[in-house]
Amino acid sequence: MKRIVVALGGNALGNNLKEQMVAVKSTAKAIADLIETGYEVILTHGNGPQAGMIRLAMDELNQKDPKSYPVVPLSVCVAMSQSYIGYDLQNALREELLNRNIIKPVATVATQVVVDPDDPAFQHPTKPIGRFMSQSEAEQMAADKGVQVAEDAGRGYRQVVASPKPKEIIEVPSIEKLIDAKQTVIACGGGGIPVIKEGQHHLKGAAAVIDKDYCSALLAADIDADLLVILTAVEKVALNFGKPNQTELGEVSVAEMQKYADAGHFAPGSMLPKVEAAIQFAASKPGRRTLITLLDKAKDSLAGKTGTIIQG
Ligand SMILES: Nc1ncnc2c1ncn2[C@@H]1O[C@H](COP(=O)(O)OP(=O)(O)O)[C@@H](O)[C@H]1O
Ligand SMILES: NC(=O)OP(=O)(O)O
Repeated sequence: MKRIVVALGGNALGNNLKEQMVAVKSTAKAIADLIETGYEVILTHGNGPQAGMIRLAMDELNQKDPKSYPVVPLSVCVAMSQSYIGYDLQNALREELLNRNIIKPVATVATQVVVDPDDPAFQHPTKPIGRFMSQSEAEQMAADKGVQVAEDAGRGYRQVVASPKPKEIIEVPSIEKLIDAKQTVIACGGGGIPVIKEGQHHLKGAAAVIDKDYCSALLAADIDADLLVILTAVEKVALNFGKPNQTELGEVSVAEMQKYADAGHFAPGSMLPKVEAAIQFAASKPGRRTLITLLDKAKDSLAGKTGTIIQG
């Protein structure tokens, strides 16, 4: 049975509670199709909009009544987002599998991911979280709340936070046990809860949001997956994206993809981290491949009909 790590992008979850409840239903159908086809699926997902929403809500409570509502660290907001998204996703997938008479428990693992306290990313926040804003709204937010904001890949302005690279996934042994027990696992949500190692055994939350594609590549290597599947809002990765000479990519070698990345074909903050994660996994061991495609095209892409495949 082929083991695949499937990383779900923003369009699989929506931007708020209402959208999420609708989106997870079609996401569950697409994932159930893969399980029904015979793949061993491990799910990961993003959390940018959700972590930003939780952070904002917690900050507003704290500003109104700091004694009753002390500041909630960003690591805790990420932990909350893992559970909030995992709850909806595992519920929808459980129902979809039962509707197809597939008896397969679904479990969400609160996953901690070690980051380096000296990662330069702590000094240069780049990870967009929360909702999109106009430039003036974003500048107002920055002034009111003392946060940093930035333009997000031509789509508007958002709050930005530090996004250090994932170094180690603490819960890998638990994830492996659940996979061995034939459960469908949702793990590394939002790139994992960022933690820093202190002393012998202590893990301290870090103020960051890890990129879920980098973390998914690390998880896929750790659990020896055959394939990393990055599901996003485009069917294929493109060269000259958005330009009249746009060219979509099918099967590409790691070396070729690196060349395109170096030439600046992939936007930082959107497609570049996916391509870097794709290369990292595909280059980590002979035979490993990464697929980047649309959620709705996952099954067809796995059958070789579409999508962008990166291989060593
Ligand atoms: N070269 C490229 N090829 C395809 N898509 C690109 C490219 N560069 C930027 N993009 C944009 O990246 C988006 C995917 O990134 P994003 O929305 O941040 O991911 P996620 O699905 O994880 O939420 C695509 O919808 C597309 O608009
Ligand atoms: N943590 C993370 O990468 O979230 P998004 O995919 O929503 O940006």
